[in-house]
Amino acid sequence: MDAEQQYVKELYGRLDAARDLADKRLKQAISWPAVDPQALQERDATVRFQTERVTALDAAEAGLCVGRIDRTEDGPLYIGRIGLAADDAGGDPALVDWRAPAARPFYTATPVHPLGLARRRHIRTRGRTVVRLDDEVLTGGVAGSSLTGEAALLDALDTARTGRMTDIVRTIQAEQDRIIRADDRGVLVVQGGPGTGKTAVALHRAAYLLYTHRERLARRGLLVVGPTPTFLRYIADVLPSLGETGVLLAGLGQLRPGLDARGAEAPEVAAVKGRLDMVEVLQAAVADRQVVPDAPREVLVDGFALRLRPIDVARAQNAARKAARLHNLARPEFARRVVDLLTRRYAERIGADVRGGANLLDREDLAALRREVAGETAVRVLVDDLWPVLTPERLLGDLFADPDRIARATPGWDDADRALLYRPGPPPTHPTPWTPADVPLLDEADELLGFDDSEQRARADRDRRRRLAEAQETLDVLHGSRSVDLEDEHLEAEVLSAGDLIDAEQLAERQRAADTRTTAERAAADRTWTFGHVVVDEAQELSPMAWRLLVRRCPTRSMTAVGDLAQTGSLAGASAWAETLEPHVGGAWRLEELTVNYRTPAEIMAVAADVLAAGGTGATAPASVRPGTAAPWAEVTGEAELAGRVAAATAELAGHEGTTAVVVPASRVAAVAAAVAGRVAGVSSGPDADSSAGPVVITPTEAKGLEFDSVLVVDPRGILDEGVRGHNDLYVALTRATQRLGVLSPGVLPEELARLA
Ligand SMILES: Nc1ncnc2c1ncn2[C@@H]1O[C@H](COP(=O)(O)OP(=O)(O)OP(=O)(O)O)[C@@H](O)[C@H]1O
Repeated sequence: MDAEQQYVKELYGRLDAARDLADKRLKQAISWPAVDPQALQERDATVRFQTERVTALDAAEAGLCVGRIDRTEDGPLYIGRIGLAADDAGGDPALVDWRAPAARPFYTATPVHPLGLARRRHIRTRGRTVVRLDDEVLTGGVAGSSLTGEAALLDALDTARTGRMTDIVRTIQAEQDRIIRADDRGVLVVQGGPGTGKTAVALHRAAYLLYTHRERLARRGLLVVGPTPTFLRYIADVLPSLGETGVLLAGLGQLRPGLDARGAEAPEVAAVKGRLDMVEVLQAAVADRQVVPDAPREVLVDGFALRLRPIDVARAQNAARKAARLHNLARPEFARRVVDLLTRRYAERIGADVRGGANLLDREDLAALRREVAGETAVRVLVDDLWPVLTPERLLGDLFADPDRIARATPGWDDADRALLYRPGPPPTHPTPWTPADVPLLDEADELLGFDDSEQRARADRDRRRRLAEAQETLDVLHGSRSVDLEDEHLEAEVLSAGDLIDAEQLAERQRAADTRTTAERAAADRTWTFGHVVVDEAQELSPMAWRLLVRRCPTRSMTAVGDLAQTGSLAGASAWAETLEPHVGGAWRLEELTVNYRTPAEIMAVAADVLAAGGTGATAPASVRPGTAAPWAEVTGEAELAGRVAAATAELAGHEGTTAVVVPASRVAAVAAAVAGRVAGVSSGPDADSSAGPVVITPTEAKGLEFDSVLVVDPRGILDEGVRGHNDLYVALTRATQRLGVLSPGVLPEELARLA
């Protein structure tokens, strides 16, 4: 202990020195005079780099050193959160980053395959003090436990939860390490039961990839997608604790820049919206907005009624569709054709020679007429009627609010499915409550509509020309002042002027403000951004349309998707990985599995396994790594006593150290939350529920991916009956517990739970 304490103290000394240096460089960079835009840009880049460095060094403070490996051929190597160099340039580093190849045996060596190690030592620190060492001798050649650092692992698993997920750098297991360091090409699907560490593995893999492919991923960014904002809050500390801050975390409802879609809808509606044939529905809905009228339309221009026949409109539409594929980009061509035609009709009327000769108008007259027609409000209204400019929000809002539009866009659908899409428009003063299932549809609509940016481009062009003119003026002034100051012509010829070094174009370019946003910020604001890697958690919940969106954001298909088919709760979600992925990525995916449950004690897992088996999916529950300390229990009450019993049981559970959740069918959330709040402080429920403040009352869907020291499941029959995949929901609810589980059932206990005392 003393020897390790001494070494760890030295490591912290190095960390402090590295931090002081980074701090100094940061301060220096901030005070650099930004003499020109280029220097400003360089300064910003340095400030950003040094800020990230300081952040990473700060993050390494807690648990800097996680262990040590003693190699049979060489000396020991210490493993930690970051790499720290030794004093002698040629020697081993003082600390090896856990992600470096040299650290790998720390996680994967076994007595049977010692990988050149004699011993592995887990080091646990509190603050800067070493508090515990766990040694494994690896020279015996006899297989013991299949776990890496079993004592340290069990110690970590027994720790009370805080409501926020923590990293597992100290105790990553061999099967998890293999996935964390797997090649990043193609889609890697990680299937594993509850508590097998899928979320932990996905986040550590993100940190590993950022370390290994730093440059590429710093440029393109890494996206982590989770099911709900609550879940994202739960995992939000893990990557920063690993020193990685540049990652974009988003829920499915937040994948469209500027939109936070949290509207609720029936699972059947979300399922229909998630189907791949919505692509055709949206195509049909766009085509439906390119209208050919049944009868001729007339517009009044300066007192003349000008006529547009259906055939004229059809021809103009054809020409527009040939000019551009996307609706909004083709519209200017349509408008131009309509205006041309109306101008011709107009000219025929006013320029016709009464004696029957040629038209009396010349080209200039025609151009003037054209301007008149184009500027006429009635003409604009007509063009907008026949081919409106559409935003995705307008396309979708209009479609869902009108049963006739829905019917026209869904040939071959049955009326029940059509009725699911129908949503009366909100009152004009209310914003549309978009739901997460709408987000992939809005994104798809963007792809079909295109964005006519000709006006923006014209504005940008005008800006550029203005900057150019200003820059030229600046150079002229510099040149002018030189001529005045210098009288000797010979001398003048030898002095370089600003204009010799830089021309107006370059100067204008430099004056453009540099984009100082981080990669994650730029990516979050840009719908067309493509990421270097995408991590999807609870991937079983994603609908086919959501997969389509994500693949668009990651055309290289470098993705990690972790999930559990036995926990699928949404109707649109996956029941087989191949079926889900192949339409989007073909064969470019592979499957890895995790088999050990680190969260839930064996006694609780046995109950959950019965529920899973009764669900009839054929899936098997993962084996628990540890026995529990408290036996799970069930109690049958009457409906009338339920609220009181829930409150009393929650109070009892909340008396233990750690977090508590009450998991209930959606229909009971309000009543149960009120009953519990009458007895215990800090109760919260719904999407913003926060278990660090007190017990949370949540549905199985909201509980997905989370964990709590104590879990009380209320009305298991209700959970089975209310969910679209009721057994999966009850399985999720039961497997949230890390220590204690109770079940309260109003009426007979479902036979799936018969094992409970
Ligand atoms: N190697 C490990 N060392 C320490 N703790 C671990 C390890 N692996 C997993 N855990 C812990 O086990 C718990 C479950 O992990 P995680 O939430 O990642 O599982 P999951 O597979 O995503 O579960 P679910 O499917 O239920 O969402 C977490 O508390 C996690 O920190």
